[in-house]
Amino acid sequence: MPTPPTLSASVGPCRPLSASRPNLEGVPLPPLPTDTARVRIAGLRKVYGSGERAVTALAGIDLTVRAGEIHGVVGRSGAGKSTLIRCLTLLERPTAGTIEVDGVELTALGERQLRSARRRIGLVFQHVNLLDSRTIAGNVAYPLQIAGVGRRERAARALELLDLVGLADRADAHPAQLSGGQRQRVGIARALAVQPAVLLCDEPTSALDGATTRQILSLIRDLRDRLGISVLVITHEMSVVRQVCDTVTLLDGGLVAEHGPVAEAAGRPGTRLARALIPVPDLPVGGERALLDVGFSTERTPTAHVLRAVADLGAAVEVAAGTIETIAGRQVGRLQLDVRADRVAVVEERLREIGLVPTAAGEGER
Ligand SMILES: Nc1ncnc2c1ncn2[C@@H]1O[C@H](COP(=O)(O)OP(=O)(O)OP(=O)(O)O)[C@@H](O)[C@H]1O
Repeated sequence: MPTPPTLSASVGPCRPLSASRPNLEGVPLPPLPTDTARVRIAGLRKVYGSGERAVTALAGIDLTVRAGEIHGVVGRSGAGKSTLIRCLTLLERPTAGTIEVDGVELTALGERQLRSARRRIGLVFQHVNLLDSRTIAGNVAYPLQIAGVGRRERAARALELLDLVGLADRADAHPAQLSGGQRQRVGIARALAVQPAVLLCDEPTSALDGATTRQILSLIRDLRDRLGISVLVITHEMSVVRQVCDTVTLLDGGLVAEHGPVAEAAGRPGTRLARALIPVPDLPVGGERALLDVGFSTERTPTAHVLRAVADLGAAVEVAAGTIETIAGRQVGRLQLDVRADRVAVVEERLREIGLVPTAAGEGER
């Protein structure tokens, strides 16, 4: 982990933001090794209502976010993402299972203890709710005020936090004077004010344009690198996962359908995550032709080998569409091959020989 900055934002006596990990009594603990779980969710179930009207939103979820890791949770509407957030912050009591954040089992705490334990989690939302009557610095200082930090100290810390998110020069501005991206930066600074172990970002860029999204994601990565903070990003945007996440979980029907490092998940042939992370256009097929979907990852097969093998297949095969991305320093790609129907078996065999797993395009996702 890179050298931490000397920011002194924390609740209680001043200390470096990243190096200190105060426990619930405020006593600093040594920094966690990077393989330590900061979030550990086990057997999480949430059933809304009861009897005939019961809805199982989460059907038994295990999920771990390690120290300094950025983990994405994706899934279509109704998969259980919002329920997961509400359970993680204990705004919603799980029906079963445990949630541990920074070594504290939140599910074992009563309401009073929970109030202070929730400081382990910094929340960043799609729409940042800022207090219009306060300056930017006043907004960032607000959680510190609630936590009982003195006026002078919280003003100093708010400035440090604004510096960290690149807004030190706007400390005296009011929310109405900021762009959407700047408001999100303030939201992130505010979430960091009480020195959480985990930043929980709920669709953090869904309200932003492409360029601003890239800036915010790059800020999140930068903060992770500088502070060693763990980040859980809930999103429906696969581009967010590609750009910022180290690991990813796909939720489906309240269950974990797939998970793993993003580059690895993107390179697993024929899976839903691979198809979503490396999208290629849906093309019409039929008649004398068939479409084969071929995913590859340079970890197993160099891109040049794939392209050469396809070229060697000759006139029976055309590349109808293709995408190559670099994720975590690894090239991951997908090709849609337009193949003469009577040559499909031969083409599939040749591709398998070089370690690829062709599947029929549009075939049921695994
Ligand atoms: N308060 C509630 N009472 C009853 N059922 C609920 C409640 N909240 C969510 N559900 C149901 O639980 C399931 C999961 O919903 P949830 O909102 O967690 O999904 P989601 O992945 O966040 O969806 P979206 O992306 O549309 O927000 C859905 O079937 C939903 O209808």
